[in-house]
Amino acid sequence: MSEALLETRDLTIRFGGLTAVDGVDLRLARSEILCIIGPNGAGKSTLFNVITGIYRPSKGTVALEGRDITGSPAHRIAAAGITRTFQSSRLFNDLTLVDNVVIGMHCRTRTGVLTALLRPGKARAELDEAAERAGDLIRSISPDLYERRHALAGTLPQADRRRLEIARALASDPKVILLDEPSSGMDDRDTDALMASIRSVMARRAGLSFLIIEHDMRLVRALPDRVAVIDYGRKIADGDFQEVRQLPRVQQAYLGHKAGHA
Ligand SMILES: Nc1ncnc2c1ncn2[C@@H]1O[C@H](COP(=O)(O)OP(=O)(O)OP(=O)(O)O)[C@@H](O)[C@H]1O
Repeated sequence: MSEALLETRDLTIRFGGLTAVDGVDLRLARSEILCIIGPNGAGKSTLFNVITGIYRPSKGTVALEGRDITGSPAHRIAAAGITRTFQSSRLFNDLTLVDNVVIGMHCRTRTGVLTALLRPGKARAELDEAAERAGDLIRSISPDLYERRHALAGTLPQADRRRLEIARALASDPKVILLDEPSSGMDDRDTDALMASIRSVMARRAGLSFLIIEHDMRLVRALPDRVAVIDYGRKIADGDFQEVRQLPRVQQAYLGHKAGHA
């Protein structure tokens, strides 16, 4: 089997007596979309928090391209190539779309304070370059969004905010993007546009992979290569959506929680 891009082994985190993530093994290949589904409170967001270094696992490992990154601080994990969005929007409402994306670039400019003071022209040129790149990233997500690139992020409807967050995630040149419920609050048309944006980004970036927590079965059915199901912190299934949804243990997990339908 070829080396996984991202791999967790026996990943576990306990909060007091609660095991929120329990022995999870996940493999994400290059250029793959894997959806994580499961009932409310199953441990999906916590799994993201452990992978991205917000929490240290109680047990188990996380590896990126075969390199162990378990327990590394969040900024190191982001610099290594794993970036994410959150369930709640983290955009700066008072900044333009372009500036929100520029903020997502790790090394926005090479210019230090001294150079900025002594050679303001150079600093300006670097900022212009960053803004142009941010514009390109926004366009790669959506030409409509690009038309509004100088508007304030606070004026955007929910669906566009989600897409702008993906553009910002792309700004750090990641290897893996983790999306936490990207289609929440979207209607079918917005969800279709979101899926088109993700496909278009993948077509432009060889090797880029997505790990997506999602409740919307419309997206889960159509977008990912594979689906992993989490229940009570454990991975209970992993494979093709049509096969996974037929499994009695998956149906039982959803019926048991009376939330969503697989
Ligand atoms: N910092 C924490 N301290 C204590 N318990 C926590 C903490 N973070 C998460 N939990 C618990 O871990 C469990 C899993 O929560 P998590 O938010 O990961 O579920 P989820 O699958 O993402 O749910 P949803 O689909 O509703 O977003 C829940 O019981 C939650 O209360």
